[in-house]
Amino acid sequence: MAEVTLLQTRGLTRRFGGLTAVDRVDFTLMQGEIRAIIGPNGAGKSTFVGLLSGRIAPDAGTVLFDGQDITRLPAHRRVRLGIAYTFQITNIYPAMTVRENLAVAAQSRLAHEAEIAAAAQEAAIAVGLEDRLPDRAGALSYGHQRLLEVAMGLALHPKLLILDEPTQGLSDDEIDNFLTVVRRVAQTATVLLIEHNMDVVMALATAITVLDRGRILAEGPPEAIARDPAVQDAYLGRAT
Ligand SMILES: Nc1ncnc2c1ncn2[C@@H]1O[C@H](COP(=O)(O)OP(=O)(O)OP(=O)(O)O)[C@@H](O)[C@H]1O
Repeated sequence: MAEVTLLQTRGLTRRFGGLTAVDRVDFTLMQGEIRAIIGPNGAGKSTFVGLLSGRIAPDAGTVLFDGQDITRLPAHRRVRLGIAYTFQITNIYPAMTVRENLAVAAQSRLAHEAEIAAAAQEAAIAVGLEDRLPDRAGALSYGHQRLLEVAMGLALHPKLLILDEPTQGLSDDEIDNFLTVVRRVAQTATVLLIEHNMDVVMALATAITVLDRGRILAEGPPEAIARDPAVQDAYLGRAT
């Protein structure tokens, strides 16, 4: 299959006062990848994906998605183009059922009730929450709420699913299940994930980008990144 570029940034920059959180980043993501972004605390990972999703505006540079310049598009327009960003559990409506939460997400792209219900069901099945569809989202365990968040992203039928620290706070069993879910998701969407758990990164990622002080320090296949002395020094060696 020919390699297709899904997303590309050129010179992407974001400053906060005197601090350059993302510093002239040139980044390319191919369709079908599971790309992990790693780096020490404060490296600029969240700011970088915020720039991709439109949650944060850049000071300089461009973002191309699917061949289109989206640099100035607001977040909701990017969602419609196929960028789903699940970054915090507060996206979930705790008083609503799992089914209703998923329907809210599906409604942004579908109009007919039957289609919305089918999309909600399909997204629940993809993360293994189909038995919980009638339950209140707020009654789910923390791990299940994180899966619901992923399912809400999937209900948007994204081309790109961005996951910001998805395994944070999950138990080992939940992480195992999460790996299965992401592999399944990756059959239909490109996945970009910020992840601190190196076991998860090594198990999932087809390629890794290492950010340090707002710049790309290294990029490549997991084995090469794990062996890279500069990466070990900047990140792995300092990891707790
Ligand atoms: N809204 C903001 N206002 C001021 N400074 C910010 C803001 N957001 C991020 N920063 C700063 O920008 C730098 C990059 O932060 P960012 O959250 O992107 O890093 P990160 O790699 O995601 O870190 P972590 O792994 O700790 O989540 C940090 O020094 C942070 O303090």
